Amino acid sequence: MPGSPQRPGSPQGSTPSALVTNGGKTTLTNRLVKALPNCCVVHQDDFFKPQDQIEVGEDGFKQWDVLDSLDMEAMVSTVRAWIENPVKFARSHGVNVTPGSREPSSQDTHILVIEGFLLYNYKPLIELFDLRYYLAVPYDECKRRRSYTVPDPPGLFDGHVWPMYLKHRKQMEDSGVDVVYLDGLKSRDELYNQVFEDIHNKLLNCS
Ligand SMILES: Nc1ncnc2c1ncn2[C@@H]1O[C@H](COP(=O)(O)OP(=O)(O)O)[C@@H](O)[C@H]1O
Ligand SMILES: NC(=O)c1ccc[n+]([C@@H]2O[C@H](COP(=O)(O)O)[C@@H](O)[C@H]2O)c1
Repeated sequence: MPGSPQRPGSPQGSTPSALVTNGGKTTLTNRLVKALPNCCVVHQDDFFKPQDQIEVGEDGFKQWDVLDSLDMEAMVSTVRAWIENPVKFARSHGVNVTPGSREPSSQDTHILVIEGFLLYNYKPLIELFDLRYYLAVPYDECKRRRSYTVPDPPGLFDGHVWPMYLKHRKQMEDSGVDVVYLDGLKSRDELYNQVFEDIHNKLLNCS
């Protein structure tokens, strides 16, 4: 698997899960966060700008699926806050660290799962990952799964969401960033087992 292992000398590992919309990122992430030790999470969706700051394109659609719709600087600052002090970050986000009576130590392994649909097209963020996963599902399945409490306006998926997905995926591939592709058509259990095992081998067994 590509992607760099834990940074030498570092007690931490950061691990994103990604990437196509409605591919199962949140589902997988939630399971990983429960199972991994000292594990925090950052969701890219929490960094969407307010509605009124989202541009309307020439196509008439609000341009949600582009980097400009996200406050990426704030997202990177949040990730950096975790890198600087994962114990403090965990505590301030209500995550239990090192279960048991022992005091948490900076030498414990800490993991940050970063989950989002546009993680590998923003250089300052790409550089912070130790492992990168790219969860993809084909067009039909993605369209079938897509459903939000506020439904998409008619035509948004075909007119904006999917074309932007293809554009960003190509951009990422052209840039040569290393990712592990995950088949989002696999069952929830299969995906979880695959990624959990991989993280265990790459980050936990070597600490
Ligand atoms: N492996 C899977 N197989 C089938 N359906 C899935 C799988 N993972 C997630 N789903 C379903 O797909 C939809 C989108 O999942 P979600 O995890 O919210 O995706 P994302 O965070 O990538 O947008 C949800 O209805 C979820 O239950
Ligand atoms: N239609 C909306 O009001 C709205 C708002 C914010 C995000 N989104 C969507 O969220 C998606 C990204 O999040 P997920 O990958 O979790 O689905 C993007 O494809 C974007 O289109 C939609």
